[in-house]
Amino acid sequence: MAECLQLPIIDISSPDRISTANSIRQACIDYGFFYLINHGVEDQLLQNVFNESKKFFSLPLEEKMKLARKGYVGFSPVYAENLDSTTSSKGDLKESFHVGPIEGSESHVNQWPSKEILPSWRLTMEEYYQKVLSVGKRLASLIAMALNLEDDFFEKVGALDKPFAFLRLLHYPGEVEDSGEVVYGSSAHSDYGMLTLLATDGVCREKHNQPRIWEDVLHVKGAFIINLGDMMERWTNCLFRSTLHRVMPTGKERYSMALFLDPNPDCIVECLKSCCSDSSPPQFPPIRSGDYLRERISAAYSSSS
Ligand SMILES: O=C(O)CCC(=O)C(=O)O
Ligand SMILES: [Fe+2]
Repeated sequence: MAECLQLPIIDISSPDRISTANSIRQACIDYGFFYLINHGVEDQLLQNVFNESKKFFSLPLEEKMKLARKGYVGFSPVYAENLDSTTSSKGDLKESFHVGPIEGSESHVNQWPSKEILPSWRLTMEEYYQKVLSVGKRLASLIAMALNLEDDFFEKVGALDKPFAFLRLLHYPGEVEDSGEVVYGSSAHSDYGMLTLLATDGVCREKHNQPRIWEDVLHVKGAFIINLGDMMERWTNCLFRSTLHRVMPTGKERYSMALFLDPNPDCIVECLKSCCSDSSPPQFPPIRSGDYLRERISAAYSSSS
């Protein structure tokens, strides 16, 4: 039985932004994960999104496949994505649906279930997307303060101007086929971007240690679980951690949703001056956010059959 991890709890509504930023700094150095409370996204909206998500995933596969993933958005059936092809060749036992930036862009045009089948689906998802994105932007300003930067740093470098934010709805089926192969719900991975607002039930804090030690993360009602992505690790030269995590099949059906807040595709992510020195040079070369994401996403989708 994995041990339960007590993650720090951050209250985003606290008027004392400096002490909140200090707590975030410590959480990002120690864990790369924390709970976020008092974020202002109403319980009712969260419940509505879960309900709509369940309705979509309950549709017949052929109906869902009409919205099969194009570019970065739409439906992916079970085994389509493999987050860690070194541990499993089959792919992850989950289905997902991605909603991208609401205003659209050349790289994607959102796909929506038909109004006849799911009348309130699109409005619910759009409302949730906008609200969680605005929480993510508020959090990004506290993270900038946590790095001793101006609170609008991530705006100034262009990361938050039309950010590449994706809402991912996830459904892990309850029944597990006994094929003799190890199958994960979401195999071990770190997220790719800046930060993620999600619910998850397993996290490994020591990504470079072998054997890995996995610790459970409990669900706290109404709280988002925040984790940092690899681009934040690159910005901070590994001061802030993008922690490896995974979801194990438990034999029980599970739904979750994650908003990945990724920088604008043209944003250049390079080591912050305050995070490197002669004795601690940059560990990663600068990258264009869009190129980095494309590479990571295509690797996760190409290795599965
Ligand atoms: O389903 C979850 O709770 C976590 C999913 C996740 O880590 C991901 O999609 O990146
Ligand atoms: Fe993840």
